[in-house]
Amino acid sequence: MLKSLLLRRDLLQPHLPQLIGLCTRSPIHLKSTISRRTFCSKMNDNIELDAAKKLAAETAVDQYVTEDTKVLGIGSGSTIVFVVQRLAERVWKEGTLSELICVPSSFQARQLILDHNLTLGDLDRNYKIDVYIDGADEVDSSLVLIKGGGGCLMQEKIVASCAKTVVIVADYTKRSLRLGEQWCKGIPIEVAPLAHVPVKHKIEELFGGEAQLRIALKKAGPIVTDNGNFLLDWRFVAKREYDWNEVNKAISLIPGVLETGLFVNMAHKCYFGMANGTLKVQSK
Ligand SMILES: O=C[C@H](O)[C@H](O)[C@H](O)COP(=O)(O)O
Repeated sequence: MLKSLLLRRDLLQPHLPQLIGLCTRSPIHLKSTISRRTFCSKMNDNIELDAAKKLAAETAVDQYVTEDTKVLGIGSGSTIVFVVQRLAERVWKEGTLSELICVPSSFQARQLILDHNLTLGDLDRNYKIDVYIDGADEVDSSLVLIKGGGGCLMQEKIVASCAKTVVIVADYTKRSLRLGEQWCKGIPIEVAPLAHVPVKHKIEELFGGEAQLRIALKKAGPIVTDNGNFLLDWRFVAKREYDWNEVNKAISLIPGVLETGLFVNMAHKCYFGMANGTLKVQSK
């Protein structure tokens, strides 16, 4: 049928505009146009986000890592990749920072340090850290952070606690006035596996909201942290006023809680790469 229609082009010719209109309006075509557009705008968002992360990361490295910096703590996540890349550039291309020792805060950070041929340190030998640089999932106006969206928080907090200066690098989507404005996946809490149910109920009774065990996507069962523990993501009550220092202390005291992803009074400075290519700096 199609063949015979195509052979009679003279008959089809006058109706071509309508036929083309029909085709472009068909749901399948519309669907693929929309998904192509969504794909493209997601790609653009990612490019913009990466540019923002890179700007924040490179500025922080250039301003905070000097020849006087002997020991640097390396955080985890996607923004920290740009930090390590810039460090490697400084060491291998520019021939500076030859004595720099990098202390990792996760398996990923350790791999990054090794992959870029930087000097790997550890807390046994390098427990006095000059500067710690890390990303965050959300940063409020008082520099209270939510961390652990990528499953790393306990080692991060330990390494950060050994540092004289803690610098956060993030893209513009992490910046908020109040916690919960941007990050809606909850506050990560690392728990001993056998305690995940009692801890969940205790947090909910004390502070409301809902604490959920984080389930892996490509493995059956829960996410297991670098330390062999489970994670609860506590979605707190967005409208409630919380004193994050008190909340952090109270949750940390629940038996079975190993660490919280609330970093209170730890960060000294935060660099945000903005969507328009500029930088915003927030200090304590
Ligand atoms: O668990 C992950 C860490 O706390 C990261 O530092 C945090 O999730 C921010 O990561 P990203 O730089 O990928 O946004």
